[in-house]
Amino acid sequence: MFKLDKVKYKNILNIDNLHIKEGIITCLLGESGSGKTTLLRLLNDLISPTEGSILYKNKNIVDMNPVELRRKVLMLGQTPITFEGTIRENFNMALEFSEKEKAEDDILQKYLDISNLNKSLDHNAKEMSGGERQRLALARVLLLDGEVLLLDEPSSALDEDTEKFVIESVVKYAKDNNKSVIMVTHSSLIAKEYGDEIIRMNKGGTIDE
Ligand SMILES: Nc1ncnc2c1ncn2[C@@H]1O[C@H](COP(=O)(O)OP(=O)(O)OP(=O)(O)O)[C@@H](O)[C@H]1O
Repeated sequence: MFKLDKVKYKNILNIDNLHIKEGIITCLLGESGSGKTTLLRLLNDLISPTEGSILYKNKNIVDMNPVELRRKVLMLGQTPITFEGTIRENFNMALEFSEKEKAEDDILQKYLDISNLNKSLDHNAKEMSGGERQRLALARVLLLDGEVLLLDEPSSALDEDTEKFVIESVVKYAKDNNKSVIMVTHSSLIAKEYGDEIIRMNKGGTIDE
């Protein structure tokens, strides 16, 4: 799905060769500053390699329309963004930005359940804890129904039990719906348990193969 060939990004990343496969869960592990977020940003075309090429489904992403790529390859950043309004409005705003139809409440509820967010759709999204906002942002990105989910520490604000539940549920959703997931995690336990493949990043932005 993603093929990286001799990719460098400034002095931050230096990846000779990397193939990230379709339909599986790939976990990115590595110490702080090793370039995990930078790699996700490259895959989402938020930044471009200084050298080398990145192919998505055999197309060089520099030749793709970035908006079109980002409809297929969705990124959930480390800091969740919450819009003004209710949870329902947060969902519908995200759909609107993606030029998609509004969704019925039962569909929205399904995504709240997947991310284990036990709040009414009428709840004010600004009146939520950090962990709740993180789960809303996750549910919102799942609702957009991309092909690939780039998740940057999606459970960093959650306690251990909630983290396990949420990751397990997202993994099940991804497998049932044939989505590819590339997930940064600080937890080697999570990576071992849920990652079909694990990429370990080193200081200096190289990877172990
Ligand atoms: N916009 C930027 N401009 C210059 N350097 C940056 C920028 N963003 C990150 N860096 C540097 O690039 C390196 C990799 O950062 P990155 O955020 O990709 O690491 P990470 O592995 O995701 O870290 P963490 O686990 O702490 O989130 C770090 O040394 C960081 O200081």
